Amino acid sequence: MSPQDPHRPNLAIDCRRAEFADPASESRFTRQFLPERNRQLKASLLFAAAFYVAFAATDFATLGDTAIAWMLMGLRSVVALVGLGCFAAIVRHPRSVRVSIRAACTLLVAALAVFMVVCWFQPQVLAWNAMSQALILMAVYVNFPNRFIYAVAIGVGSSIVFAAMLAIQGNLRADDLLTLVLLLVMGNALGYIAARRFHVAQREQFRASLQLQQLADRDPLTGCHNRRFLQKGLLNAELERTRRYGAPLSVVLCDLDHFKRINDTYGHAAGDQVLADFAGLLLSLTRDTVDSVIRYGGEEFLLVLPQTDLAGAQALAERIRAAFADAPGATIKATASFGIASVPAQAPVLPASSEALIGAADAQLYAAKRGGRNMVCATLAGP
Ligand SMILES: Nc1nc2c(ncn2[C@@H]2O[C@H](COP(=O)(O)OP(=O)(O)OP(=O)(O)O)[C@@H](O)[C@H]2O)c(=O)[nH]1
Repeated sequence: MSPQDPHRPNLAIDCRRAEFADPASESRFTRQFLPERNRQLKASLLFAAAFYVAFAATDFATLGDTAIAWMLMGLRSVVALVGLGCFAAIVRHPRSVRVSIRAACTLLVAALAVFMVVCWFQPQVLAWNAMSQALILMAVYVNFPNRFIYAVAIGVGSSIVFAAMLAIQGNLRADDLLTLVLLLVMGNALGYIAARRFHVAQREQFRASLQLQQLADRDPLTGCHNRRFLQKGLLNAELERTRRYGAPLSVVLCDLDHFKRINDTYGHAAGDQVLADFAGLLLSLTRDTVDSVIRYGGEEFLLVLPQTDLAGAQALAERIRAAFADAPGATIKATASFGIASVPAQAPVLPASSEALIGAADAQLYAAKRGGRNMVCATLAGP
């Protein structure tokens, strides 16, 4: 049985909401797609602002040069200003998912509210307005990047208001009203299906890319990160953070004792199981999303522990050592040795490189092996 990896995100999709069921995964997804989403949204906002004002021409064509036509022109200009305001908010807060979603909802609600007023004053061009409402539904569901559930609420809500307005005005025969209502239902249904398919497909693609990355960065036997992951600069980045913010940093090299003997005595498959059990312990006793557990060699693992000083790393290594050596119910008794190198908080001089830091931990691991194994040795890492 391979160990449960607490670092693996839950990527189940809730198809009703067309979002990841896990809020952390959803937030990771939305943050990753935010730049692209904002690019689309800004284009849609400008498009909506321009078209809203341009369509004032139809008001004047229908109503003539009247006060109502000018009032509608004023309202259309308000929508255009709201669109430009939302555009400016996105430019000012390019990293805020909340601003992006609020911008989409604000423009859509403002535009649809004004559209209802426009329709109210022009019952004579009702068929055209019904067609416009259907087109606006496409914008709501498809063109404006938004949360799926908000798009559905705005699409359905505006259609109900539109149908109620037609019923109140009473200019339509019952059969025409029914046809229009059915058209609106169809517009919403098609928009709903298209938007849901799009939202789910986007997340499936995201999930597939994460899983590929997972396969590339993880060791299949233990579920830990592999050396390729370390080589992407993880430790250098942590050292840089330590240099900049003065936070402590520790690395722990762990190596199973006499592992060759276990393989020789119980067979390779049993050896694999011991490795997987040890990795499971490392993953479960380290901090999710903060620490990294890397399979560094065959039976050797590296823990990278940001914000952890020497005493903290020693306490953790001792906890892992004792838990592994005294594992209740383990069919094969095994132990491990640990070598720690720590950079203290506000260290005046840092190790020259990540290799130097790992080298210092390796020297401690060697000391633990020489000292009799099943023990923890530690040092402060110098330059
Ligand atoms: N079952 C199994 N064995 C592995 C794996 N990777 C490496 N090994 C074995 O791990 C053993 C490591 O042996 P050594 O380097 O001599 O170290 P050791 O026996 O643990 O001795 P000390 O480290 O000195 O305590 C070798 O026999 C490798 O074949 C693996 O994925 N699965």
